[in-house]
Amino acid sequence: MSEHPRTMRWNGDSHGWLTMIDQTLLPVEFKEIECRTVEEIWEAIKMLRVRGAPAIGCSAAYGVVIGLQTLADDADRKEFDARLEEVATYLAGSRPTAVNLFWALDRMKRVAAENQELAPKEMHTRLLTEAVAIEDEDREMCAAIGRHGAKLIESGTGILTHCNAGGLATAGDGTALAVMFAAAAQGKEIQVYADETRPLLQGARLTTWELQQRGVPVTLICDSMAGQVMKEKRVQAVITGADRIAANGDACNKIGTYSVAVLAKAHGIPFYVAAPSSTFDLSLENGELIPIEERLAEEITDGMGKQTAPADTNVYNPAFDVAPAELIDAIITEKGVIRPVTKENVRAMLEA
Ligand SMILES: CSC[C@@H](O)[C@@H](O)C(=O)COP(=O)(O)O
Repeated sequence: MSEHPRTMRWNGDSHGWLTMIDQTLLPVEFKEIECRTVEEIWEAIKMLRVRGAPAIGCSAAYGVVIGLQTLADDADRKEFDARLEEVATYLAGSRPTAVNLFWALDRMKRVAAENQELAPKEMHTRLLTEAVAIEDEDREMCAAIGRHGAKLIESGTGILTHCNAGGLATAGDGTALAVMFAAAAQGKEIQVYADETRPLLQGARLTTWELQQRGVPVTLICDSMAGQVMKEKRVQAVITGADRIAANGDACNKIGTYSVAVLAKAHGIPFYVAAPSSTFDLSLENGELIPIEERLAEEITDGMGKQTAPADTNVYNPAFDVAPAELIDAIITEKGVIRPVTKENVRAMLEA
């Protein structure tokens, strides 16, 4: 099974640039783009060239490094800190739901606050070290999620997934897909059903591409077919990723995940969420408090460049929804498996 290509790659020292796979072009074209300004990083996140909660966080951390390059070498520390705040606030405005974005930006700001004695030049280098650490740790968390999750999967399991929680969404092997890659690597026979994931088709474009690249059997279905596939007993487990998980275990993920969780419950199929600790937001008591991104109407009326609804049609386009904790059988983290999903178990696992 081949390795996943790097979703992002830093080039050079703190005055370097970030290369990333432009995910809007897949699966037709595999192209890497170079981001050399903080505006290019912001645009790449906003337009989903880089997407998926952990990958957004990693890119934003590098975006902070890039945003500080414009500061003259003779800037004083006060100017450096003010610019850091400005850059972090700007990047935080790119997308609202994935908490990994804010987690990574906070971590970069904290490192600066804890190293006040460093001059701007040294601080800039230290921030690059932190961004690299965020990326490296994400890769390790993916591997650990894969190890823990694979224990839940028996050979012969059909697994349904929604959106793309794979290598493209992270710095490593993904979260939900890491479980599948790990199970397959152990020689377990699995069959993945990938929801196409309207409106932007991350499942059709990205999940099928990734699984095919790595030789894991995958069958693409329209989102509306999930119930039928479950009824036909083709699926014995559902595994998705998450963009933000509240303190009580309510998990926010790509729109349509809630429907899949309800369907899984109705068919007695375990519904698993796979996510690193950077995706948890313990400041929010429950999922209702998670900000849900609303995206442009054109994503629905003119998806993939083709008009599919009359002009001026009223559209509602929430990009995420929340699966309540009671519908989730377990959350697979890099620290272990949270089961049952309760506020107490979430806290205990994250503090472990
Ligand atoms: C490991 S990625 C987890 C989630 O970020 C993923 O499932 C998802 O919903 C991504 O949404 P996207 O809008 O493509 O960024």
